[in-house]
Amino acid sequence: MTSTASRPATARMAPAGLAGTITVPGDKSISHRALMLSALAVGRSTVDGLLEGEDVLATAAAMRALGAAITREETGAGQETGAGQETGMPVVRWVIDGVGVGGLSEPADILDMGNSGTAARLLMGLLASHPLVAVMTGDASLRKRPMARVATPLEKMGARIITRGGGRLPATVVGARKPVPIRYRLPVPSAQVKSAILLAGLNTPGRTVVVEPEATRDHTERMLRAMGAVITVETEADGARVISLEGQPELAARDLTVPGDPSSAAFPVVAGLITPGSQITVRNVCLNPGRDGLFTTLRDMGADLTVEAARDVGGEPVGDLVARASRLTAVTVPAERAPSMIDEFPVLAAAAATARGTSRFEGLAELRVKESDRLQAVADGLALAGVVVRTGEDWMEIDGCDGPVPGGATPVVTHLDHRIAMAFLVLGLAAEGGMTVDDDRMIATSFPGFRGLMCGLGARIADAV
Ligand SMILES: O=C(O)C1=C[C@@H](OP(=O)(O)O)[C@@H](O)[C@H](O)C1
Ligand SMILES: C=C(OP(=O)(O)O)C(=O)O
Repeated sequence: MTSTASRPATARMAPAGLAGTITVPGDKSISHRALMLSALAVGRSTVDGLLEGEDVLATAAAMRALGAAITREETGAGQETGAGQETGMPVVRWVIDGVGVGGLSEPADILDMGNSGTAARLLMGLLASHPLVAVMTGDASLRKRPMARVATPLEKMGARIITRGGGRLPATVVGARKPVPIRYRLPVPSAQVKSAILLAGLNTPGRTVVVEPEATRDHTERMLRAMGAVITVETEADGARVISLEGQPELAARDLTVPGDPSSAAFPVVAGLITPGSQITVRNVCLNPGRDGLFTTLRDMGADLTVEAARDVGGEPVGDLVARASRLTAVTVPAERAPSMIDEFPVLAAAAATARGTSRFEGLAELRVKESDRLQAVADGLALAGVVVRTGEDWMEIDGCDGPVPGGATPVVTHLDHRIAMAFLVLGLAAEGGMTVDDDRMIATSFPGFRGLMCGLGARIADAV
């Protein structure tokens, strides 16, 4: 799965600016859910545009180990599709024969979820309401991440989950023979925790209810509804969302197209904004309101960033993003916006480092428990780049350079974190001395083809040796 030996990479100022039209790979959140829910449907589903990153491939392998038949088909050079596949490229289609809700079987071996928090936590939800025993592990990064946030509610539903100390993986899940529905108020804003409970609720009789005080991405709810589950969302007086799922639905197989990942599009978009003379278009990007906080923030900073051809793809809002190099000004991101851009703070930090004035980001506590402690990793990387940065437990302030940052050859430590690697390579496009990262191989977890795509736009990214 993820590399152990590192491969340093360096990015340097793009002399003539970036230009071109690209598509980014399919959305990671939707891809995990497409595989998991299709595996529980009755009949054959097809998925076009699935992200073929290591994280999603870990989910595919796990669902196969649990009894679903999942195959990948290439149907020759095809026309451009809504999935962002270009004319002349092989059209890839994933085909899933579901086992029906409640039909998962006990895996014969340990489930390795690689680098993926989403895969591990959502799968724990699925396992929790099946009468089976399964052992789950992950790479060195995933084994540091907290699992009690899902284990606690899943145990209330009747599962037994034995984790390593501190609620870490590896973990053994003893699924409930007679799962019971719960009403659970999320103590942290997390779409993974919400989804784990809803997925456990699928094979649970009665009504499972999740209350989320702060809205998080709603791909699970959208997909379940589209497959025929009865799921309702009400808003309480204080703004909390109450999501109710009727258990034991029959999920209908369907043909799904996954739109491009906004969290991946974020990198070329910021690159285009901070590299003088650039204009780039990223086609077919998912613009779910639970995911678009970065784009709102960049516009607040004065970015020339527009949406063209707004449309619906597979039940998700989608559009083409056009980014033109812009002189950015500092911004304050309020805590309530954080869930809608939770994976985008590293690349926003790169943009803020080149902006005029001091930016402040609030509500960042969750950044400390991602693939790395992203708050610390970003602060350390910016300091190496010669940027003044201050941090607290859940906030960060960045003194922008009003143009290129100094940069330098000392590698930024990425801690097996794809978003840290990509964010600092992007910053290298607006760094006098370029930027170097200690490893870029884990980028394949979420954004296979990142380097080729960026170089196709005119970026200079190379091995640093
Ligand atoms: O549900 C999902 O697909 C995700 C939810 C977020 O995690 P949290 O639920 O931990 O906030 C996000 O950081 C992750 O990349 C994907
Ligand atoms: C946090 C992320 O993913 P996950 O939690 O699935 O590892 C991410 O992709 O930035």
